[in-house]
Amino acid sequence: MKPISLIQFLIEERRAGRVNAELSLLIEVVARACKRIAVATNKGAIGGVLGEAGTGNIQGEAQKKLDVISNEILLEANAWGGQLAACASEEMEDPQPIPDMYPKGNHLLLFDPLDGSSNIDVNISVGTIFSVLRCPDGISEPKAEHFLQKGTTQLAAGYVVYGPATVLVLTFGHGTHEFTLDREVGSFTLSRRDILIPEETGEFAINMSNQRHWEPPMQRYIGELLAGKDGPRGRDFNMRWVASMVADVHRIITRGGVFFYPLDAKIKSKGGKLRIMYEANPMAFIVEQAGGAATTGRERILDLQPTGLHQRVPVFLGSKKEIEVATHYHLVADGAHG
Ligand SMILES: O=P(O)(O)OC[C@H]1O[C@](O)(COP(=O)(O)O)[C@@H](O)[C@@H]1O
Ligand SMILES: [Mg+2]
Ligand SMILES: [Mg+2]
Repeated sequence: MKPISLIQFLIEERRAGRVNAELSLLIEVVARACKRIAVATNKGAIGGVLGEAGTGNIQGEAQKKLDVISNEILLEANAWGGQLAACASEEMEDPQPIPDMYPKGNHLLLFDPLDGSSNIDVNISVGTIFSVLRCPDGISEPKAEHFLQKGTTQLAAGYVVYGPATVLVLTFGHGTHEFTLDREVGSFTLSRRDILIPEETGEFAINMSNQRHWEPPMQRYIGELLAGKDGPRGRDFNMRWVASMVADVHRIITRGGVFFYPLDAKIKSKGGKLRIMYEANPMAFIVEQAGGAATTGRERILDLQPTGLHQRVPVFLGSKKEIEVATHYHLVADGAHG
């Protein structure tokens, strides 16, 4: 069968009435920017892109050179296209409006320009995560409050993994689809349509070094997985942890599994580790559209009302049945379930 490019796929989606012209163009612009980020990450140690930028972001995290480069690539690509009213990023305290000299569109774009950036210097997969919202009517200069929409209102979400292959995973709310970058042709090509995450799994991803800080229901759940076939779950479980959320989620999108970044005593005052607007919400949308589940351990992520652009939440996502078990244990511990 003839390969289907991202552009052909977007045309099909437009014909089917699932996206409008502005949104499909926006996705094409984001995908093109991510190709530039892939080129930058590929330069590695001889390209002068590794190491610290010597600056910090709003969240007090040291920025890598590639965090800054990726942020600039996405901002520049999206500034003049006419699809956006404003952008917001992990790397910027406030949203960036589209400059007055450029045409404005009806969309808001949020991104984590480089996810897993602590892995970049050791040549492990990193990625970009993005989410698209509608700009509220009548707002010409969107502020942070205009981005604070529930995950259920997302018009599109996606991520790109810069790994052995560069892969884009995308949803408009009608299934989750994967595109692989054909470097010779220079375009993303449809590699999997309507991805389905198996409901059951024997593989989990979590940073085990935080175990002693977790809440009791998380201790119970992981403890039972570790007990294997002699424990209450009656089977052995395997563990994988890349520490790049994009790569961990991509494994789950490919062969099933579950990913947890739960609350723990060290991060409790912050509300969690991962950020709702540009990490948890887009990943939850992608995973749900692939038949998986995504909760905070207590509530569906997509139903949360965000209160801050850089707000953090606990994240449980992946194969539905396992996410239900882990969430159930938390609700039982809270006394919400019998
Ligand atoms: O190593 P830790 O502290 O457990 O954190 C790992 C998590 O942090 C992240 O790297 C956060 O993303 P950024 O690199 O965009 O800040 C996730 O990708 C990953 O799951
Ligand atoms: Mg991240
Ligand atoms: Mg990041």
